[in-house]
Amino acid sequence: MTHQDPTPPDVRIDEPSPQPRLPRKVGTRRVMRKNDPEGDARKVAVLTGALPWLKEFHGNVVVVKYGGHAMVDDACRRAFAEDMVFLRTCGILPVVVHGGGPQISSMLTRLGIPSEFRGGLRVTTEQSIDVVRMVLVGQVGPEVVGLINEHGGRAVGLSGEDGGLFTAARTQAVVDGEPVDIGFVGDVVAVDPSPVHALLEAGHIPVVSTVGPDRDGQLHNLNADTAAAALAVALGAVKLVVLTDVEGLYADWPDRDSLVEQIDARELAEILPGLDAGMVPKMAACLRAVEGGVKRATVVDGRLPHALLLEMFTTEGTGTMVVPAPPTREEATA
Ligand SMILES: Nc1ncnc2c1ncn2[C@@H]1O[C@H](COP(=O)(O)OP(=O)(O)O)[C@@H](O)[C@H]1O
Ligand SMILES: CC(=O)N[C@@H](CCC(=O)OP(=O)(O)O)C(=O)O
Repeated sequence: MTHQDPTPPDVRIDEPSPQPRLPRKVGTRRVMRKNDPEGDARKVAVLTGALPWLKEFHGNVVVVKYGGHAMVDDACRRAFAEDMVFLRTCGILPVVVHGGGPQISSMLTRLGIPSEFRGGLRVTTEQSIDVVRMVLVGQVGPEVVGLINEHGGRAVGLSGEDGGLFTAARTQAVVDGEPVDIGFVGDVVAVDPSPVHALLEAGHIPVVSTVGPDRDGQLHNLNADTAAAALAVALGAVKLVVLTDVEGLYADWPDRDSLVEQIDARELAEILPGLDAGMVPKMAACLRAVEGGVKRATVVDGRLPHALLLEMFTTEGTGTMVVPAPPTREEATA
């Protein structure tokens, strides 16, 4: 006796009904799958091309300086937040140091407090230091934290005053080769990275605002590039990425054809005194980072969405990369 499945009475198996060509259905989503081998190959190349960089950075700290001028529009802000969450999800440890120069300037203007820059640093008075702290710690920092968290990160803000993170010492600007007093502006002379380590270990993305006390407790305004470099060195970061509003360093500013793709620390030290004031703190910070043991410091155009990912995960990169100087002949033979 053979087993036969009963045929339901309402189905005519000799006349199959024509099947309309419907898009494939995945769950409730309809996917139109085009045959695109070239596109697929490109996507695979991007993913496999990123692998060596993912391996190099995995488990390591990358300090990202997010300049006030790079916070230009919603698309860039969103891309920045996505990039931070991307890094953390890949097992890389991003630490954000944010700026806010334009935001401080506009608040000082609203309050009718005059403000000027000398040698690329803001002259900071007893009155303006309060505004600097209010804008960086009370406004820009929380905005950056909120932005990252909206995109699925777990950012936590802290300032150079928290947990003894930064100790400042009053510094001077250099104008026409001469030192000039600029008030409550500090260099970072000591870093206690333990609060940042604690946040990283707990799975957070630390977001650092750059004010800090001197040894007597007097608050100082810290240039965010300078503070980012000092923190990168103290954390033993593999990389410092500086997001700004220009493609990178131009050797012959403002000639757009003179973009420097790579420069070593010795070459940078030579050209630094001749740079336009605005770029001096930024390039001095890259130099400080690389001389302090950070393998690479790059200045990247933060107006270009996801410039940071392109810089970190492609061989060509973007912007200007500062690398350690090769040993001199004397050093090599010593
Ligand atoms: N040699 C140079 N190469 C690139 N940019 C320069 C150079 N000299 C001066 N600049 C100016 O420096 C600016 C970046 O510094 P800054 O305004 O302090 O940025 P941020 O707010 O990101 O820290 C650029 O927008 C550009 O106008
Ligand atoms: C001493 C000094 O100049 N401090 C900076 C701090 C903010 C900063 O560095 O912001 P950006 O990175 O956006 O320029 C300032 O007061 O503007």
